[in-house]
Amino acid sequence: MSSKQSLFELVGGRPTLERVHTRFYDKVYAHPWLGQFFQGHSQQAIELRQTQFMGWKMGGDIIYPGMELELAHRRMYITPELLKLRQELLRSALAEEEIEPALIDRWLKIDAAFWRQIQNDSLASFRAIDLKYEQPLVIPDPAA
Ligand code: HEM
Repeated sequence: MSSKQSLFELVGGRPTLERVHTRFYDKVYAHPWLGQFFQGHSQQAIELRQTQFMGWKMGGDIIYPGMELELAHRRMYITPELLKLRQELLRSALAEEEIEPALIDRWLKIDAAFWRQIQNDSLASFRAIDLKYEQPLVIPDPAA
């Protein structure tokens, strides 16, 4: 019996996700604004979590043992502008790894489905979140 291939299989499975995420986080960590959010966090650990998370969401037989996205990001002030910037870095990493354009669109669509769990619409609403003992992280655009 044949079944429809998952996006995970279509892009080439775990080795492809690992290559894409290494390239993607190389760009993120080197970025003057986005990179500041990741200071003090192991790049290798984040790449692994992103591969597990996206592998699972793309239909792969993969376990994601990380935190819920809302909880993992709630102390960071993440605006739509930052999410779009991050998406552009992801799009170029996918293109450089020669993923087919139609599959790039599917990959980015899955990624964008999680934005609403992470995004803050205003500094006032972000400041109203009860972070208990966590320190809020608000990083202005250094180019602004
Ligand atoms: C501009 C937007 C974003 C920024 C600045 C950002 C930043 C970060 C940082 C700093 C961490 C490490 C948190 C920690 O270890 O305490 C993290 C973890 C993570 N992020 Fe993001 N993120 C963004 C968007 C996204 C999106 C859109 C997704 C998924 C589609 C995502 C998936 C994850 C995952 C899976 C983890 C690992 C959580 C864990 O270790 O349990 N992030 N992110």
